[in-house]
Amino acid sequence: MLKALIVGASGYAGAQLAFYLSKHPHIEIAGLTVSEKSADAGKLLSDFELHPQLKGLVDLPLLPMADYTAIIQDIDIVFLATEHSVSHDIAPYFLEQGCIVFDLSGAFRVNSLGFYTEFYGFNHQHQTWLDKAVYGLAEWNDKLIKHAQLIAVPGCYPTAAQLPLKPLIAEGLLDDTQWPVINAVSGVSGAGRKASLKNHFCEVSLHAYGLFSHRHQPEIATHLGQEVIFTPHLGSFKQGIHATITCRVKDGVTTDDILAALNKYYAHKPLVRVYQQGWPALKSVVGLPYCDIGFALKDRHLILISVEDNLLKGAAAQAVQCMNIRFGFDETTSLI
Ligand SMILES: NC(=O)C1=CN([C@@H]2O[C@H](COP(=O)(O)OP(=O)(O)OC[C@H]3O[C@@H](n4cnc5c(N)ncnc54)[C@H](OP(=O)(O)O)[C@@H]3O)[C@@H](O)[C@H]2O)C=CC1
Ligand SMILES: CC(=O)N[C@@H](CCC(=O)OP(=O)(O)O)C(=O)O
Repeated sequence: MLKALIVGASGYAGAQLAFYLSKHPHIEIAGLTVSEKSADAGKLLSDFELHPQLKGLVDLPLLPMADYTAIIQDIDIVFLATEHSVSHDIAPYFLEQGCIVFDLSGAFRVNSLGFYTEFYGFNHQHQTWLDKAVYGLAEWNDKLIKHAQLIAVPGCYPTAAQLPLKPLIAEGLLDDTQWPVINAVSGVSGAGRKASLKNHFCEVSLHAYGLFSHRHQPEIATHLGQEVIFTPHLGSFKQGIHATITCRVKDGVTTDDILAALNKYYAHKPLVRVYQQGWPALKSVVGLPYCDIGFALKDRHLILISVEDNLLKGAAAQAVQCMNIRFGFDETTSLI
C-alpha cells in the first residue's frame, strides 16, 4: 500500500480526494491536514459540520499543519488541495523529501515566473520545480506523468476548454486565424468552501467575470499552443462547468472530420465521453469523473460543448487519474 497525505482536506476538492482515496485498493490515507490555526483542526473530516457524507467512510481527524516533520513520516504521495500561494510555499518541502506531489492549485501549471506575478499576485520562487513540473492533463500527458515527481493538475476551466479543442488542433482542422471563443459557466463550489459575499449563494445569479484578465486564459493558451478568448461565468448552482466554445474550421472540414478527430483521441480514454450526436448537459457529469463533449457544425462555424464536474474531472478525479497513471494502476481505479 502507498501512503498518501491530503493537505487542505477539509476543502471541497480535498474532501472529494479523501473519498476517492478511501476506496482505492492500493492507497492508505496516512493523514489529512488543514492550516495550523484552522477552526476545524482536530475535527473528523466526516464531522456533521464538515463533510457528513463521508461518515463511516473517512472518519479521520484533521491535523493542523504545524510540524511538517511529524506529518511527513513514511509518506509516498502528497495531494495539495490548497490555495495557490500555500501550494507554492509547501510543495518544495515534500518534493525534497522524495514524495510524489499532485498539486491541485495553479502554483506549478505554467513555466513562467512573470505569469505568477501578473496573474497570481505573488513572486514565484521555485524555477527549478517549475521546470520539472508536468501538466496533468491526463488524456494528453500520460507519458510524462508516468515519470514525474511534481504533477500540476490543470485548472477546472482549462480542463473543460482544452479537452474538446486539442484533438481539432492536433488534426489541423481549425482555422487558426480566428481565436476560439470559450464561454464557460461554473457552479459556486468553484470558488472553494470559504464563504464570501462574492460567492454567497443568494448573491449569485449569473454573471461574467475576469473579462480578458482571468488567470485561466494564459493557462489554456500556453498548453493549447493557441490563443483563445476566455470568459468565465458564475452561475447559481453548486457543482459543474458548462463550456460553450465557438471556433472556425478550415474550408472543407465536415462533421465526420470533427467526430473522427474526437474519436481518434478519446475512443480509448474512459473519462472523456464523446457524443456521436447531440451534445451533453451538466446533469450527465455532476458527481461523476467524466468530461463529456458534443458539437454542432454549420458551414465553417463550429460550436463545441463540454461539461464536467469542476470538483471531479476539474480537480480531484483528474488528480487521482494522474496518480493512477503515475503508479501504473488502471486509470479509473476508485473513480468509476
Ligand atoms: N473548487 C474547485 O472547483 C477547484 C479548485 N481547484 C484548486 O484546488 C485547491 C483547493 O480548492 P478548494 O477545495 O476549492 O478550496 P477550499 O477553500 O474549499 O479548501 C482549501 C483547504 O485548504 C486548507 N488550508 C488553508 N490554508 C492552509 C495551509 N496553510 N495549510 C494547510 N491547509 C490549508 C483549508 O482549511 P483551513 O482554512 O481550515 O485551514 C481547506 O481545507 C485550490 O488551489 C483551487 O484553486 C482546482 C480546480 C477546481
Ligand atoms: C467559480 C470560481 O470562482 N472559480 C475559480 C476557478 C476554480 C479554481 O479553483 O481555480 P483553479 O482551477 O485554477 O485551481 C475562479 O474563477 O477563480
